[in-house]
Amino acid sequence: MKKILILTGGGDCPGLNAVIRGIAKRARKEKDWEIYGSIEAFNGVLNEPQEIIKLTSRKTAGIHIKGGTILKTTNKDSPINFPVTQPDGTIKFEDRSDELIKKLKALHFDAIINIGGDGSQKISKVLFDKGVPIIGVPKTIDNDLSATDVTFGFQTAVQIATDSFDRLVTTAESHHRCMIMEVMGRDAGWIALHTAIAGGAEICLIPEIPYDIQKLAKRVSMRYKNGKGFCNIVIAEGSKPKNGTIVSQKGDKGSEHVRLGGVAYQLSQQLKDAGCKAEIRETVLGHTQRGGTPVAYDRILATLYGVKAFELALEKKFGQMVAFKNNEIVSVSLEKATQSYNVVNKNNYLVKAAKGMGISFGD
Ligand SMILES: Nc1ncnc2c1ncn2[C@@H]1O[C@H](COP(=O)(O)OP(=O)(O)O)[C@@H](O)[C@H]1O
Ligand SMILES: O=P(O)(O)OC[C@H]1O[C@](O)(COP(=O)(O)O)[C@@H](O)[C@@H]1O
Ligand SMILES: [Mg+2]
Repeated sequence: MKKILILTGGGDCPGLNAVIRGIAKRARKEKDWEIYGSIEAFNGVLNEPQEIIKLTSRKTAGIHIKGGTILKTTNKDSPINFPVTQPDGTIKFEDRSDELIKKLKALHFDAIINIGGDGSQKISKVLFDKGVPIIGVPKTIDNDLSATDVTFGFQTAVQIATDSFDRLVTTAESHHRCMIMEVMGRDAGWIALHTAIAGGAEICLIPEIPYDIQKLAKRVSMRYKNGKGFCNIVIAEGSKPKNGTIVSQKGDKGSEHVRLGGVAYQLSQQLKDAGCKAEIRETVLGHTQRGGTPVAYDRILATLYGVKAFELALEKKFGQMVAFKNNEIVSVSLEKATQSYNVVNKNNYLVKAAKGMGISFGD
């Protein structure tokens, strides 16, 4: 029998379980493959005792409709940069890749499928270069991986954000209020941009386009002057004013990122300081965008990725990441997959159309 190991790394998002099921169902068709999952990314292999489970058909049945990941995940324990707490409480980072490779070899896996974002795929690349038969599946709710046109979880996040936006509109209208809704988007404003168009926002603020607060204050006032009497703003968590900084807190121990969240409150204060008279309320959607059942589109995309990832393993095409390009499921090298980010360009067709609809980006 041949053996395949599946793991999920980085932040979770709806669709991870559909990928796992896609891989497992396709592998079972081959009759001579056993399917395993490592619990909490590579920690399941590194930890003593190890936590590696056999993914029987009972374990994967029907999981495509479930959010999160049945294999659990971590966004801080990179085997290449592993955080180790020192006796004085400080954190030191250690490269545990050789230890991981030794342990993987002892387990005799014929293929490993690593489902995760940019950080995960950079780990995949390092392991592949050291001889590990690994294949990547892209995961990011922010849709910021450039080697693929779309990733699963993104449509679900946009749907959740749009549903929330619609609810805020009716209360904004009733109270003559200006609503600020903060969505995820660390470096890429795709969720905000799609939600602003789908919901019909007046203002859309994204990390890629720093905003001018005076222009925004004027735009909000205009909405009241021209009789509309309410205003709806979508802002991505990584947005910042021109000559200003993002709102962040220190990251969790061992995390590579600062924690974002709260930019809606900063914007609210800035609007007031700029003379905006409207009554403002702020809503931070946070992790609701990453939880719960994936929409049909994400289930399908995730399933296609799972099937393709196993087929790459079957063909021994390691060092590749599956991707969706020009309406086809393809694969790209891990090297190419980790080279650049997919951020919103000022001249992107969605930005142009949004501006054409009168949506302000504060630029
Ligand atoms: N397979 C993995 N094993 C252990 N830690 C991982 C793994 N994949 C990702 N991580 C951790 O999560 C971080 C973020 O990974 P990434 O895949 O980019 O997730 P996110 O999309 O949440 O940014 C990595 O830098 C690493 O610390
Ligand atoms: O769950 P955490 O660790 O707070 O991380 C939240 C971050 O993850 C993100 O959702 C990014 O996720 P993706 O890497 O899946 O795109 C950011 O938008 C957000 O800042
Ligand atoms: Mg990342």
